[in-house]
Amino acid sequence: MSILHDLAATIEARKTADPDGSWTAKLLAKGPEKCAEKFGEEAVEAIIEAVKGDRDGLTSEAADVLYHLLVMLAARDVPLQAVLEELARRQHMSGLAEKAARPGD
Ligand SMILES: N=c1c2ncn([C@@H]3O[C@H](COP(=O)(O)OP(=O)(O)OP(=O)(O)O)[C@@H](O)[C@H]3O)c2ncn1[C@@H]1O[C@H](COP(=O)(O)O)[C@@H](O)[C@H]1O
Repeated sequence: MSILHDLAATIEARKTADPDGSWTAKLLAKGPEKCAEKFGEEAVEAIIEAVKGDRDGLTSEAADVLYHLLVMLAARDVPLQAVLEELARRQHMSGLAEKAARPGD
C-alpha cells in the first residue's frame, strides 16, 4: 500500500476517533467546510514557498497540502481511489489522443 493510501485509511479511521486524542479527528469533527478552509490555507502556504523558491519549505508545505487534501476528501466521503481513477482515465484519454495524432503508427 502506498503512503497516500495508508494515510487515507488512517484519516478514514479518525472519523470515529476521539477528537481529544487526534488532530485529524478534531479537524474532521469541525465539519467539511473547516477541512476545506484548512486545505486552502495550506495551499496558500505552499504557493508562498514556491514563489520564494525555498525547496525545503515547499517540500514541507506540500506534505501539509497532501495531508489536508486527504482530510478534505474524507470529510466529503470521496475516496482517494476515485481521484486516482480519474487521473488514470485522463492519462488514458491523452494516450488515445496522442495515438490518433499519429495515424501511421
Ligand atoms: N500528516 C499529518 C499532518 N500534517 C499536518 N498535520 C497537522 O496539521 C496541523 C496544521 O497546522 P497549523 O499550523 O495550521 O495548525 P494549528 O495552527 O495548530 O491549527 P489552527 O488553530 O490554525 O486551526 C498541525 O497541527 C499539524 O500537526 C498533520 N497531522 C497528522 N498527520 C498524519 O495524520 C495521521 C493521523 O494523525 P492524528 O491527527 O494524530 O490522528 C498520522 O499518520 C499523522 O502523521
